[in-house]
Amino acid sequence: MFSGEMFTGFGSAIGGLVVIWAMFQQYIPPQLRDHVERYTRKLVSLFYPYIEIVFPEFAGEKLKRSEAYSAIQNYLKENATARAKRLKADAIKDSTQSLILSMDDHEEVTDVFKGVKVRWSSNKTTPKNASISFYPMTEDRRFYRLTFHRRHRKFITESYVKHILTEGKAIAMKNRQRKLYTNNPSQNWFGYKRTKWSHVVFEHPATFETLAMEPNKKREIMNDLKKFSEGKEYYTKIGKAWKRGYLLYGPPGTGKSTMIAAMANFLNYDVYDLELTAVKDNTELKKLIIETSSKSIIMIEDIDCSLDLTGQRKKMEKDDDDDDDETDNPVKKMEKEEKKGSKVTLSGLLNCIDGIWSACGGERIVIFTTNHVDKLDPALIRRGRMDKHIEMSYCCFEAFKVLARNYLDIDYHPLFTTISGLFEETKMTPADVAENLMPKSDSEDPETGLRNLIEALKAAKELEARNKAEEEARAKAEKEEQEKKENGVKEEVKESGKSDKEVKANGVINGGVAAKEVKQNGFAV
Ligand SMILES: Nc1ncnc2c1ncn2[C@@H]1O[C@H](COP(=O)(O)OP(=O)(O)OP(=O)(O)O)[C@@H](O)[C@H]1O
Ligand SMILES: [Mg+2]
Repeated sequence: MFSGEMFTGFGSAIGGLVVIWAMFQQYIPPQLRDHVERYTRKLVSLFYPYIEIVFPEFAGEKLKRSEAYSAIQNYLKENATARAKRLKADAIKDSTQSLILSMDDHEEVTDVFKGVKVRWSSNKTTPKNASISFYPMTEDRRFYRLTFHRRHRKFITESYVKHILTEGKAIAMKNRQRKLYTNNPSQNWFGYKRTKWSHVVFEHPATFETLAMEPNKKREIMNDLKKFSEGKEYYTKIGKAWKRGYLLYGPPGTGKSTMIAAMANFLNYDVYDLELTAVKDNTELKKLIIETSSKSIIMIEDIDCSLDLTGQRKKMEKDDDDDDDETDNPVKKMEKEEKKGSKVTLSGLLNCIDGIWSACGGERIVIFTTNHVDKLDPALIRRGRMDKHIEMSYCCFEAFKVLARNYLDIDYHPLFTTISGLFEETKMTPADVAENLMPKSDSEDPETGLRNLIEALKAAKELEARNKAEEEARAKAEKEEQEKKENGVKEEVKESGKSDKEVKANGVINGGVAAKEVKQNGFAV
């Protein structure tokens, strides 16, 4: 598409005249310069059939880089670098350690789109009286100039420029380094850095391929995500903000966080890890949400622990907790302090999820994770807010096969039959399965990993059986105790002639004292 050749000789001659004009204009009195320039341009345009469009790097608001400029830069980087003669090495990509080459300043290339030839040049001017700037990037003024024949004006302005911008944005999306953001406490929102979110490069290796999960469930989630990411028009049609909520729940180590990473990699989205305990109030929360970019996942992990979001029920628990205030556990103390410092409420969070979305772009996925879905307020997780509830559960045989492939590079082994049977009889999280499978040395063969797992599954099975037996024994003892008490009351009523009520009241007082003693002395059965 691109060729390094210059436009026609006629164009170059006119270009030369423009340069001569630039040299001579200093001899013209300043008050006449504007007039002379206007008339000269008119004269030139009679003979010069080309139109120019300039795309400055910083247009309007100085510190905001023009989106058009970035898109053109990407487009030219991808399409023109191979043909340009003078190149600039921009940066080094972190993961691949390769150079990013682009056209150097004052370089020109031509592009042909649907048979129409245009010329792009990259330019730079440095203001003579540039003041010392706090932001070094604003000193050099860079811009791209697009030159084309005036008979193509309509085609270029309506089709070609649109094509460049769309292509450029798509290239940026494809090449961008995704980021993992975390919110800063509001005292860091001001001053030199003044950012609400800090970020690092997001390079989590989890994918749906490596995620251990029941295959149909996995496919369903992938289809759902795909439908969402391609659903811009659908969401517009039904008049709904382009966002989707997922609730991931399940015991620790079942892959909730891993699933979020896999989702981000699948969709090529950024991830915002929103730490609610660092958010002072609802207003701050809104500000943070507004600053998230589109094509992103906003995750709130362990939502049940984050804040007092569950209203009444949590309040009652908190009263119970008060006894623990004397705890010596510094982590618990700190968590409590943090919770006290944050005033984000359930309604504030709901407002943020529902209200603000339509106003701030789209294509955002919000994900809550929890270990205790039953503790959450139904308002928080109702459908429409959290559109999809995904249970991350204990490892099944199908999920194990994925882990065996990940960790041992095997798709089958005779021991699989034993393992399959054990998975039907006992529960183990994928995290524990993975830990058992992981080779302890380079020389360890897959069978050792599988045998380790079998041992661990057997041990887990025994433990489960023991716990079950203990639980049953405890329940039986409680029942017997209860029956004994009731029989005792009956006998006392019979012997003492007191009323049933009087005897029971006396029993409660004694029972209360006994319970207190048990609490003080520890649980002794
Ligand atoms: N379903 C899974 N597929 C693949 N690996 C998994 C899966 N579940 C857990 N793992 C492994 O176990 C580790 C812990 O999993 P992860 O952090 O995703 O669990 P979690 O459900 O988020 O736990 P928590 O509730 O404690 O946050 C991961 O690093 C991963 O290696
Ligand atoms: Mg987690």
